[in-house]
Amino acid sequence: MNLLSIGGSDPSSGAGIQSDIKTFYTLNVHGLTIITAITSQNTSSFGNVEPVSQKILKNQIESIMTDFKIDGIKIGMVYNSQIIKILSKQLQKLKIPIVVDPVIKSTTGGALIEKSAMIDFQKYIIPLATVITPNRFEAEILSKIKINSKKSLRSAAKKIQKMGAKNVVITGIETGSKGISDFIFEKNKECFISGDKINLSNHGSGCNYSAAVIFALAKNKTIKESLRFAQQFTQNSIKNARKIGKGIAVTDVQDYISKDLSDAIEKFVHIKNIYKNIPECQINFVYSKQKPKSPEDILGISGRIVKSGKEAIVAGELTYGGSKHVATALLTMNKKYPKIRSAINLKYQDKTILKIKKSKLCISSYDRTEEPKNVKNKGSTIEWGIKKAVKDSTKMPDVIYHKGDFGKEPMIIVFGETPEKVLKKILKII
Ligand SMILES: Cc1ncc(CO)c(N)n1
Repeated sequence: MNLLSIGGSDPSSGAGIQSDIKTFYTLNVHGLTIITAITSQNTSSFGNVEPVSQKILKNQIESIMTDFKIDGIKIGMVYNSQIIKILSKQLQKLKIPIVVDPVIKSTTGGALIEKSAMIDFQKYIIPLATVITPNRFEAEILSKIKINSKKSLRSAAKKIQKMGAKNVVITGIETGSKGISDFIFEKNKECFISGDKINLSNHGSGCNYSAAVIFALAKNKTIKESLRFAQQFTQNSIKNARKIGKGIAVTDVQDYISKDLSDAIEKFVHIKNIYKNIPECQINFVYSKQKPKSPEDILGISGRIVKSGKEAIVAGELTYGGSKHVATALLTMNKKYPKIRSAINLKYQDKTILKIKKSKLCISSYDRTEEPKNVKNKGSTIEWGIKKAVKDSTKMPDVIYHKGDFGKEPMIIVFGETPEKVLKKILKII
């Protein structure tokens, strides 16, 4: 999938097109860029803007449009009327989702659009929007309505929609003690999506949000699903923000799947005497995207967790498709129980099984000596076994084991919704 970000260059890479490239990369899609302006800015202050010439802007559009199938476009910084008109002319005819992030000022106070271009922005850019994503400040400027009540919020959204945006989301609306929400205004529906308030002045969250929206839309998610996804993604990026310069923190777009899995692996290898639970074939700990179709959708450790003396160490790195066997077990389990997206294999020990049986966890098993003859490779053996153990259990199993067979190592697999939940189960049973 190719997503195009049209906007300004931010040399600090916290915002602008540099930030969008990071977001698209994290989300596993290819990011194309068309630069409309070069800014000088960092985490403390905003310097200057130099919009690109009409010629090179047109050339960039031409280069991109003649080569790639583009699945979605995000428009960020567009500095002046010239740029606005060229973009409008080239983008009008496209039939793909477009997210407009109407950036007006940087967090550090720099103007991202000329005052005189605001009218043309409304006239030419806003009508391109499948979704427009102003924050409260931007919504107030665009609508010329002071937002201080639900009524004014709705009026502002309505007015922006009248300018031609199909859907409007006004982000970061304080909703009293309830925290902070995004207000969505679709064709004839409206609603709030409530989020967590994270008190941190940061550089990048607005860009992360709109880039995540276009990603989800291009993946054919509904408006509401896309905005919910973008909110989650942005909250994570703020939580992971780092103070890399002298000024405000810069958001970090980590894929939550790799963050959550690596956090859990880190905790796992530090469990006391955990090396005693490492089987001959070593350990893999996996975490899947939603609705996995193959082991390629499941993150695992390329080289596994291995025993080194009395320690467990992580060999290799996290990669999608990094596990075959544990991933296959998870895939099979996930087909029946879609909420289950993480799993780990542990060494089979009678005492572990006893402990599981004493705990409140649900356990099931299969017998490899009953394996049908037509099941040949190890992958399909696992699939057969997990299917059988799942079928034989009235409840969703937390743990599935088998006692092996001649030349086949016995094994325990622990399942859970997230790596953190798998870890909690492990702590109960070892
Ligand atoms: C180039 C650029 N685009 C967008 C923003 C908004 O954060 C910024 N600061 N800089």
